[in-house]
Amino acid sequence: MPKTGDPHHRPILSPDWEVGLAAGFFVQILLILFVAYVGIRELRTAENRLKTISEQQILKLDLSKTMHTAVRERTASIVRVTVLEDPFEQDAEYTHFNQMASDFVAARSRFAALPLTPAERTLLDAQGVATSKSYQLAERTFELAMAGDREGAKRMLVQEAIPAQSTVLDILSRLDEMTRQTADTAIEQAKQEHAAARNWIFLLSTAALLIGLVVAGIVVHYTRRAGREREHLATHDSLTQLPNRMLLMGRLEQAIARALRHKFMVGVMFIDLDRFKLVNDTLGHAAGDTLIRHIADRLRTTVRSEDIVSRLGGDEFVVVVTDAEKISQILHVADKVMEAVTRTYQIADRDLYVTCSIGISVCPNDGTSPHDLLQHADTAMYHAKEAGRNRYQMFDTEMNTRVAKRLELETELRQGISRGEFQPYYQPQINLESGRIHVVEALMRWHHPTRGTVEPASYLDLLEETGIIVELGRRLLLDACKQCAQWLAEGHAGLAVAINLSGKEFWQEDLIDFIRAALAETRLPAEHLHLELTETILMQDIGQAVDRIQQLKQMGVRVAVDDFGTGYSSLAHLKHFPVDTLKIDRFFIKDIHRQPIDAAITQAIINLSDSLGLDTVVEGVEDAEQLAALRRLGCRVVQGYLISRPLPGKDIGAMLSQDWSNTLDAGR
Ligand SMILES: Nc1nc2c(ncn2[C@@H]2O[C@H](COP(=O)(O)O[C@H]3[C@@H](O)[C@H](n4cnc5c(=O)[nH]c(N)nc54)O[C@@H]3COP(=O)(O)O)[C@@H](O)[C@H]2O)c(=O)[nH]1
Repeated sequence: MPKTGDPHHRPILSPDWEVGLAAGFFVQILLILFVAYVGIRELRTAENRLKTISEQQILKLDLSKTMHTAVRERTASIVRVTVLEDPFEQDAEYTHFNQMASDFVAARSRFAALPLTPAERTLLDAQGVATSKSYQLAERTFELAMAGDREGAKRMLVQEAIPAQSTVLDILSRLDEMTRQTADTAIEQAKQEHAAARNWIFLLSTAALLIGLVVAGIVVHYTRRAGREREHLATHDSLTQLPNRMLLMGRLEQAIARALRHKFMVGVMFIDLDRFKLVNDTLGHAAGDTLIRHIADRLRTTVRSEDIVSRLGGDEFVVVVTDAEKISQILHVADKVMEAVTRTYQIADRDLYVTCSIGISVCPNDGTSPHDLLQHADTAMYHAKEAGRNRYQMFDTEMNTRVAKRLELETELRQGISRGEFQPYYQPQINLESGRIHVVEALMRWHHPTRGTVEPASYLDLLEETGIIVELGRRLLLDACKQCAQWLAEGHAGLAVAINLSGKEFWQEDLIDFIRAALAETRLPAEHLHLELTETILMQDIGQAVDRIQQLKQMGVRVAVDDFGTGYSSLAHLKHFPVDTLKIDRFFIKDIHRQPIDAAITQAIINLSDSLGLDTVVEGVEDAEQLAALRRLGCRVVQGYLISRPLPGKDIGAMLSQDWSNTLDAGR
């Protein structure tokens, strides 16, 4: 399985944007507070100003009215005094005149203390001058009248005092007018300031609103984007960005519905890479990930845009051919997919070549639900693998029966292990020179409740594929080691037990630790344990295999190459493997006495083994003729039905002290 870490993942908002958004909110809040503060302050100022202006205007007009009245009253007094004869009445008039003068002065002083424009102040000064002059003339008129010179007083009145009073009144009227104008101007100005304040408030509020809208817009944008990204993550494979199983099922359902409506076909291809694990194990997970991405790209560009390409995980892809009119069209796409996937890849500076196995199911022939079609395509893919990989296979209903049988067998195997139905049997190897059994090979047997004793050929592959072999193999290894230790304790010195290890078992990370612990637990000295490995296992990763074998050998365990001659190892590799024994496959022994070529090959292997300093064991010896032929070739150790079939430990015990020389010689 490739690592499916997400190198494409990026945060929805960059830190810069987050800071920007926070600043946006902050500025907006500041603006709102500022607008509220400035608005309230400006409006209050404008109101106060208006109030002050109107109060001052009222006061000014009031004072002006007082001054008007005083001037008129004084004018009336000087008019009246010119006709009064009674000195008391004249005194009273004079007193009234002076009273009015005091009123006038008091009003004028208050007026002068008010804030005045330069023009008002100039006019007020002019009025002061005119008043003082009119006052003197009025005084003079009073003096003449009170001295009894009424004619002189009347002349003074008419010619000078009244005109002087009129001048004062005229100036006062102009001052009134000016006061009104000044007040109007001030009010106008205050109104303009009020309007300006309003405009500012409007402007800042609009700015705050706009910033608010922008910030809200950004938040909405990113919230939507986050939603879309979450949805994408939930429905797509993070390594390839292809639709994942969930999205595939939805789209496949739509494709099926369309096909059923328009009488089309849908082809579902389940694609699994062959030996992808090797790529990961040898080139590393990064290279495995790169390969998966390349394959995804090739699949995408190989099919039409309306077809569906999905990755289910690991090295499994699904291609759905939609709206197909005939099966040949689907098969044509399958050819194209095979061609695309198997083209050479350039990864980690290497040319990489991978093949794939494809299972194909077709709607409506093989089902009309996404689940059925996918499952059937998976089943067909499994059969493509079984048929030798690097091919495609159409689904047929027979396959389901086979799959069901496999499932049933798998369940039975698991039950069998938990019920203790598995047991090691032992088959002896005889040393022809000593006539003694020096090794017994442990072979598993399943005591099935209804089928009797079952040999491993019928279920070994399933044990290996499902990984059940690891647990079962370890139990049997412990049993076999215990049994051998017991035989050693009973006096069968030098006896060893040979145990087969499958690929799954050999490549377990903790193999060395387990073997060490098993030997310690069963108290079997390491040199009494032989492990048999096939050439195929060793060739899977020569470097690692050598490393592992060396560790086993350092412990004292001996290692044999099983089924030698049938695997695909080259003899050149043999020198690298630090093994102790070559076990010649029974394929060469079957006709050894009839086929000179088999004898020649066996002879060559024995010679090679001798020259490398290795032991040789020949398996599958069934009759005396074979044994005789082997003796002639210089073979020293044999195993086969001629000596004994695999038997339970209790039956083997009796055979261990036997000298087999005579028995075997009898058949010479
Ligand atoms: N990983 C494990 N593999 C195991 C274990 N037990 C067995 N096996 C492997 O299963 C294969 C089939 O084994 P089996 O059916 O037990 O057959 C063995 C012998 O019965 C058979 N044999 C022995 N002598 C003869 C003979 O004269 N003629 C003949 N036709 N068959 C014979 O050969 C099998 C032993 O082969 P090998 O291992 O190559 O020595 C087989 O591949 C086993 O390895 C297990 O516990 N773990």
